[in-house]
Amino acid sequence: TPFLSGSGGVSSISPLYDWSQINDIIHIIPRNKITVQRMIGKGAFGEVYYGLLADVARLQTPLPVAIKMLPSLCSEQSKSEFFVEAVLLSKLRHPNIVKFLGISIDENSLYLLLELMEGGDLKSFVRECRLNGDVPSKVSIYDLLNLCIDVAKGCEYLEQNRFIHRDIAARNCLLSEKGPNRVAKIADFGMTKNVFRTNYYRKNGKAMVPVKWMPPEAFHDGVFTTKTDVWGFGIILWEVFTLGRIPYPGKSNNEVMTFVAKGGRLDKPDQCSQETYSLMCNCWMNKPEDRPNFRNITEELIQIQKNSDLLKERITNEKISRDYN
Ligand SMILES: CN1CCN(c2ccc(C(=O)Nc3n[nH]c4c3C=[N+](C(=O)[C@H](O)c3ccccc3)C4)cc2)CC1
Repeated sequence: TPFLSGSGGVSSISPLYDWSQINDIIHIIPRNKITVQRMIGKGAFGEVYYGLLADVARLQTPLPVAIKMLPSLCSEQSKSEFFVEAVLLSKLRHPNIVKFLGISIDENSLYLLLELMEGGDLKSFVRECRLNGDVPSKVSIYDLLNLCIDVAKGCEYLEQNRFIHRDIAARNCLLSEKGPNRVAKIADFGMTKNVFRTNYYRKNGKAMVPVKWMPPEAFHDGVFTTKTDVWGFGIILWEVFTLGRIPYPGKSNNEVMTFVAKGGRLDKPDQCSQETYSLMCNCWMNKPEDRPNFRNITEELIQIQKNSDLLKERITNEKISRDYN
């Protein structure tokens, strides 16, 4: 990437970057155009705020945005990761990838401005769809498949651009809204891969890794390819169709590594058809080359969705209540 080698002047932040060129790669937003309003999400990923961005292109009114704040006390390592990820994100443009708007730097904090996704993360959403009493769920199987197709399309774009996400999981996907026009998008591009999160596991002192979303070649040999993301996508299918269960219930990360390395796999969720389950299992083939690519996956899911319109019926009680209580 041109700015890394850099010929122009360099800034104090890090000699690594030639700032004279960084401007045309990512948008540097003046801090006075940003109004931070309220926190919308807080978790291991840091803090995300609802904010307004003034003077955006043709808009008369300020644009609502999500503002991800990098703690001002963070390490040099996190700062440089922040910028490298920002540059990578700025190159990605796809309807199923959370849009990157720009960064804002001032002496004591770094802001990452991203597309506002008001529906929250995918895992929390499907958990909210669980049945309480006899009220049918707010989603049908058709809706669940739609969410998975959205994520698969985003992954297909990453695959085409030879970008490996390395952390494909329902918790890292966001929804534009909770209503029927919801769109699922992939977010959180390793920005926080080194922030402690319950789903991550320090394998003999190495970085935190989300073992339950990883294939054997990744957690055993540290080999990451697009087929690593395919395995993770298979886990997302299972998470969506179990309405947000934790994979391998009751098993520790260590037990999962042994279980999966021996060929053990997740069971078929009740609400999921045999064909959807066999697609999941194909994503979990031992050899990466035996797993489908995201083009195959997207086509297969669209075919499954077309095959039967009875999927449009709401998830009703007798079928799944036993599995989700
Ligand atoms: C009743 N419900 C409660 C939950 N609620 C929310 C909860 C969280 C959010 C939220 O964080 N929205 C975001 N929009 N854009 C980005 C977001 C996060 N980003 C990030 O980059 C975060 O790192 C990230 C990435 C993936 C998943 C989570 C967080 C970029 C919105 C609504 C709606 C109403």
